[in-house]
Amino acid sequence: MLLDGRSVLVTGGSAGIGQAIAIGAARQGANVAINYHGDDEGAEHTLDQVRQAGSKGIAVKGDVADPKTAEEFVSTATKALGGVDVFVSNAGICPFHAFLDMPQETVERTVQVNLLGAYYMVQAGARQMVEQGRGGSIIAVSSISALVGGEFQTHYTPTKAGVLSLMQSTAIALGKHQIRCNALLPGTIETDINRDDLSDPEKRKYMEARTPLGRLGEPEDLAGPAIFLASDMARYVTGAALLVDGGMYVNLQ
Ligand SMILES: NC(=O)C1=CN([C@@H]2O[C@H](COP(=O)(O)OP(=O)(O)OC[C@H]3O[C@@H](n4cnc5c(N)ncnc54)[C@H](OP(=O)(O)O)[C@@H]3O)[C@@H](O)[C@H]2O)C=CC1
Ligand SMILES: C[C@H](O)[C@@H]1OC(=O)[C@H](O)[C@@H]1O
Repeated sequence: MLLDGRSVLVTGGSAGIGQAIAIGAARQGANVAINYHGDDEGAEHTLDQVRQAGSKGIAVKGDVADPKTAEEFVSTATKALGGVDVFVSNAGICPFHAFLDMPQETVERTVQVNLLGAYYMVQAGARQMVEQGRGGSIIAVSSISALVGGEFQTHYTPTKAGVLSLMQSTAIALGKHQIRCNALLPGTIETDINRDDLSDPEKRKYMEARTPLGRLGEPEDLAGPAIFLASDMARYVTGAALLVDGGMYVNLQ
């Protein structure tokens, strides 16, 4: 299997894309630690699936916006699983809101969770990998929104561009340690993050119509690309951005 015996850490592993990546990694032989914020039931479901795959699984609750969460997640996972081989920074929020009356606290929270949270988490995971001295793979979940805008996402799209940029700079900073850093850029994937937004039938139809493959994404669509970047199949891939969007980005007309 592609990730036999590897230790894979995933932030935001209680739902959606992070949950699918965590379960997909376990099905490729990895032991898995997830971070999550509030959804105990979702975290338990992830762990059930990880254990059903025959792998070890642990969950560590905490807010990624707090730098202490990153230290605690990495040290607890290291003790339980014997190290960190793959780190997936995925946790994120997207509270849709118009630009002109955007509340300051919504902007600040979105930046704290999506950008600073990713920074602290990636840094903690990288420090552990460097100490181990056996290289590793870091994957950050950015977005198609790193490349294009959104009327109700003026606070969100800059964080996703920032996450893409973080992977480019850490690829340089960590290459000498044989740590690869890459960004995944999902298109529109049906999860809790956009349930309200996509409940508008017109918006949903529009997003589907923009997608050459003819459907919105499912969280499981991200598992294969993440496993590829995590595995030795991608051993010479670093600083890359992998769009996983059914072709939405290139579809002008
Ligand atoms: N869905 C989409 O169309 C796209 C999503 N993305 C990105 O993918 C990532 C995952 O999103 P998605 O799976 O859709 O969303 P979900 O809402 O389904 O899942 C979000 C996950 O992040 C966790 N999380 C949220 N805030 C925090 C926090 N402060 N601390 C720790 N964990 C937190 C949630 O934990 P809990 O529920 O326990 O609070 C949950 O596990 C995000 O970074 C998002 O920006 C990118 C492009 C498209
Ligand atoms: C939450 C959005 O539906 C989703 O998130 C993103 O990053 C993209 O903008 C997607 O459409």
